[in-house]
Amino acid sequence: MKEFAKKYHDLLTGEYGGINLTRITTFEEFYQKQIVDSIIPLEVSKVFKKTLENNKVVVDVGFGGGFPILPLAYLYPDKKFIGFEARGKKAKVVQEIADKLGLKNVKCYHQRIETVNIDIPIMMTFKAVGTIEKFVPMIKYREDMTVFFYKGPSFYELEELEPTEKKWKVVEELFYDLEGTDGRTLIGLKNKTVPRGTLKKEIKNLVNLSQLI
Ligand SMILES: C[S@@+](CC[C@H](N)C(=O)[O-])C[C@H]1O[C@@H](n2cnc3c(N)ncnc32)[C@H](O)[C@@H]1O
Repeated sequence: MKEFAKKYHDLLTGEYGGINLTRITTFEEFYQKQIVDSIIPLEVSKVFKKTLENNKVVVDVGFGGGFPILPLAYLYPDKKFIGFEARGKKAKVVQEIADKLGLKNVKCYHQRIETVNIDIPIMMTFKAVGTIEKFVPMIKYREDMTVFFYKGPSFYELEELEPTEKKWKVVEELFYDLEGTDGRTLIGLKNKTVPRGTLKKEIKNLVNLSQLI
């Protein structure tokens, strides 16, 4: 992992140094706060690991500078990783970085999550991308899916899970330590039922995930 992280850090500080993709300081801080932060749920959460291993496709929403999509894709070369990012520049550059890191299982799209129809079973991740209450209702699905939110230490002071629990079952709720931080919270949600019928085409630019794999 360190060798992969070193190459990633070199690209972010070298060739892509002019683009403010992510807050980068030293390699050690980058490693701990971006790379380890992205993959630590695999170590601390059996539910997270099992869900990833049971799905063929992982969708990461709002990956910014490539987190957690690229470190997870490096660890699971046989899974497909699809990223959606609202900022076009980030989507383009992170795809280039994935290619340069030799990750053949990554596709990054300039697309907002609210314009994607999840029509195949997947696992989804959000790391540092707004509140659960705001983002969960945006997800359009016609298949089973489990979504994980990487959250900070003050999750319960800032957010509530209750409004989401009507349609989503909480499958993971875990607080854990991460060196150099005040800790992290991981929240996992699984949809309780899958709506029938096709989605109305009234949503502008709506695309089926299966067409983007
Ligand atoms: C704070 S950054 C987090 C980046 C990365 N996940 C990380 O942990 O370093 C949030 C990102 O979410 C993206 N974003 C916000 N709303 C979005 C949406 N509706 N669909 C896709 N991406 C979105 C933003 O453009 C931004 O790059």
